[in-house]
Amino acid sequence: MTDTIAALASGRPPAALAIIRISGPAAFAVVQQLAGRVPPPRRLSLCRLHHDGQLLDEALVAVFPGPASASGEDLAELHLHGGPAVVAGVLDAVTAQPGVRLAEPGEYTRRAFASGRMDLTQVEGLADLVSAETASQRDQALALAGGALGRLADQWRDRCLNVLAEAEAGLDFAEDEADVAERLDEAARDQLADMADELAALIADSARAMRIRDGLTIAVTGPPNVGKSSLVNALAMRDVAIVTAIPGTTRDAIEVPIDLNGVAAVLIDTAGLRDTDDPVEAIGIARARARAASADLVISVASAEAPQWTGDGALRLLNKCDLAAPDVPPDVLAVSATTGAGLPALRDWLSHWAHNLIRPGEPALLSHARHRAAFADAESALGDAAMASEPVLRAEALRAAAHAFGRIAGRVGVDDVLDRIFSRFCVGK
Ligand SMILES: Nc1nc2c(ncn2[C@@H]2O[C@H](COP(=O)(O)OP(=O)(O)OP(=O)(O)O)[C@@H](O)[C@H]2O)c(=O)[nH]1
Ligand SMILES: [K+]
Ligand SMILES: [Mg+2]
Repeated sequence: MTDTIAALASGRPPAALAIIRISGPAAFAVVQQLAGRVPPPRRLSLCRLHHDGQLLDEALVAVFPGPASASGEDLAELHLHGGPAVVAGVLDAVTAQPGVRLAEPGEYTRRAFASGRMDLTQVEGLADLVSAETASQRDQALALAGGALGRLADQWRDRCLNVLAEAEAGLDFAEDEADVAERLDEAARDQLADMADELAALIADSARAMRIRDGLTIAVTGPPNVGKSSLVNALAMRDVAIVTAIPGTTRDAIEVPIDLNGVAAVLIDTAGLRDTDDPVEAIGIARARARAASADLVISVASAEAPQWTGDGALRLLNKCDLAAPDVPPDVLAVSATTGAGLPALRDWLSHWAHNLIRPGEPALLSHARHRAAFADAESALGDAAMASEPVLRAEALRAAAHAFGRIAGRVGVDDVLDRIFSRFCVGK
């Protein structure tokens, strides 16, 4: 018999409320034992929870009979007062019941997947939703958790299987019907080429989807002491990077997440670029150059006291404008990390740039490397199918394409990725 699992599903106590979830065949027996009754399904009922003759809490209890529950099994939720002693006492009482143990991270979701309540893309969407920090990450995660990609992959799988059915019918044509077979063959070839084109466009858009999830990278570069770290702190509104009057203060590349009007980005503070004999600083400078080379945006900073820019960042800033007022070239933003002058304009610039690149209103579905890989495999299989000289080879390539789409929803060939996907969840999810 399957274990019944229990865990704290809400945040760390103390809190106003704490929710313990219990899932599995013994879930309702546990409620009966602690509350003295099993309340009516799918609504909150006030219950006094006892264990060993001791009152543990007055709680709101809901039971959800399987299979129509979040985990697909009998599921109970205990909404407790969120004090550490209450939570510990109730968890101890729950796990003291026969057949009940503490849940592993992601185990509820794993059971929901195993029972067919969710496909694998919905599991990924749920994990993304729990870790979403910006509005665009949340929107994308909600679309994924709602099954949008799973449905798309299923439609594609059906299209492949339809062409496959036609291709297999073509295998049966007799010699004297060669011209019919020939015409069918040509139609299939065109159809497959169109499908491969459509897929290529979807795959090309996956870079955007992944950037929404991972955040855009913005490297802040320039000579020592121009105020790069000061600017990063000012933009992040947190004192993250060390600022001193000593040139060469920043060594390691420091990453600071920021929210650009709903789009996630990572600011990367870097070591000031100059010739140096200091081996540690030299490593920092090499890292700075590498981060700038791979960033989505490079901001080149100069000081108003000596307006010279190193490198060719897409955005040039003139910092320390409180100290001097030189001529500012038209494509340069004048700012002061100290007084905050020009920072609203800088934030606007960055938000516009991010929104143009990401287009957060347009759904982008292939947000995981796994999705992209499966679609790319399908695309190449469809290409093979279009080029196939023999109907048998075409059928084989079409089967490979359908299989690749089946991997997306987790219907086939995903055993190796399951542990990795579920390990992203916390206990209680
Ligand atoms: N007056 C004025 N001083 C600034 C401004 N921005 C930074 N500073 C000062 O300039 C000095 C260097 O600032 P940092 O932020 O450490 O400069 P950095 O470019 O990160 O320097 P490195 O990491 O050494 O390359 C510090 O003393 C800051 O207080 C500004 O806008 N106005
Ligand atoms: K400095
Ligand atoms: Mg610095």
